[in-house]
Amino acid sequence: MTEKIFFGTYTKKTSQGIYQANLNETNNTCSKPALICTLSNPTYLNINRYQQIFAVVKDNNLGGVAQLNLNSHSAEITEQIVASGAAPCYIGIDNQRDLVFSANYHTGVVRVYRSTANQPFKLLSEKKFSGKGPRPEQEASHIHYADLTPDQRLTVCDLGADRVYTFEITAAGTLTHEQVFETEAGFAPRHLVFHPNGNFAFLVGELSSQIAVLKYNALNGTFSQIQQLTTIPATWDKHNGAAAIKISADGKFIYVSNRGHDSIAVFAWDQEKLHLIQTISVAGSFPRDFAIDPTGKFLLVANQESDNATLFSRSIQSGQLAYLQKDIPIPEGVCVKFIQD
Ligand SMILES: O=C1O[C@H](COP(=O)(O)O)[C@@H](O)[C@H](O)[C@H]1O
Repeated sequence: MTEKIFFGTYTKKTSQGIYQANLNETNNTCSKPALICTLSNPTYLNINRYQQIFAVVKDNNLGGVAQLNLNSHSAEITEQIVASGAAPCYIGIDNQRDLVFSANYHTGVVRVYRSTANQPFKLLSEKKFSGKGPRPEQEASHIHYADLTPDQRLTVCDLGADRVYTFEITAAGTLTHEQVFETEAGFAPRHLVFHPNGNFAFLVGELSSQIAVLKYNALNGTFSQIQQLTTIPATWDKHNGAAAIKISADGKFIYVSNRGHDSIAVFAWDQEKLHLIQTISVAGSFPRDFAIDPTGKFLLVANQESDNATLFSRSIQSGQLAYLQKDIPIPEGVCVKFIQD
């Protein structure tokens, strides 16, 4: 059995766009990634139920979202919706309503698009956020994430304003019924994952290198915090920016990447409390993104500054990671997505 892996990258140095590799589940290896689409700065990717890829695109003074069709060995841009200004940094997918969401760190804007199998990719609505926080990097609203809650609301992380929003989404794609959760000042919420039971969410703070455990109330879309803990050792006194957070399909283990400490921190969730069980080096530098594969037996991390990806085996029982392959060549890798072949 093989799985397809897609890598999103910056194209500031040698990378040319989106790369694809295959994971062989039998011999535990990842093939050398190959360029499948030339695109400027596809720093985040997501894939919908029609196997359309949506990629961030930034070209000179234009930024937006490109829609691509996936062929056997390539991906072709079918449409793109761009505007003048900075590009977004995250793309969320709503497969039930055929919606796509983009989160823009630089402009503080969330956009809602519709994409179906046979109608043109279309912008439905946009919302601009405002606010700030106590750290120098929090001088304005910096939206880093916009994606669904398990009950089909939209969650938005504002790293600049220390806020996590939830909204209901109308049939026309507008955001209503705003609820706001405020983190500790300077926490800088970047991304979050929900527990499969829908009652808890785990929120990572980039500038604080912290995880907050939140209880989610699906009756009204509100969060309340029950725990907060660090993603790096207390002895680490150099810079760190926490980046991606992922949860195992069984909801028992949470993984966070640390850019600076260059590690993955592994936490176990015991239904009430989160606790650290492992910290393992990524064998590279600046792990902005990683993914757990569909079988749950592998974790693959892209190291942006060392131009490599590292493949780990993941124990389904203990959640622990072990090295399989350290030198998978991927230039400026910042996004990792799997699909079953
Ligand atoms: O994680 C981060 O993301 C933001 C947004 O990414 P960008 O590619 O849109 O600039 C980035 O600016 C920030 O430095 C980084 O830590």
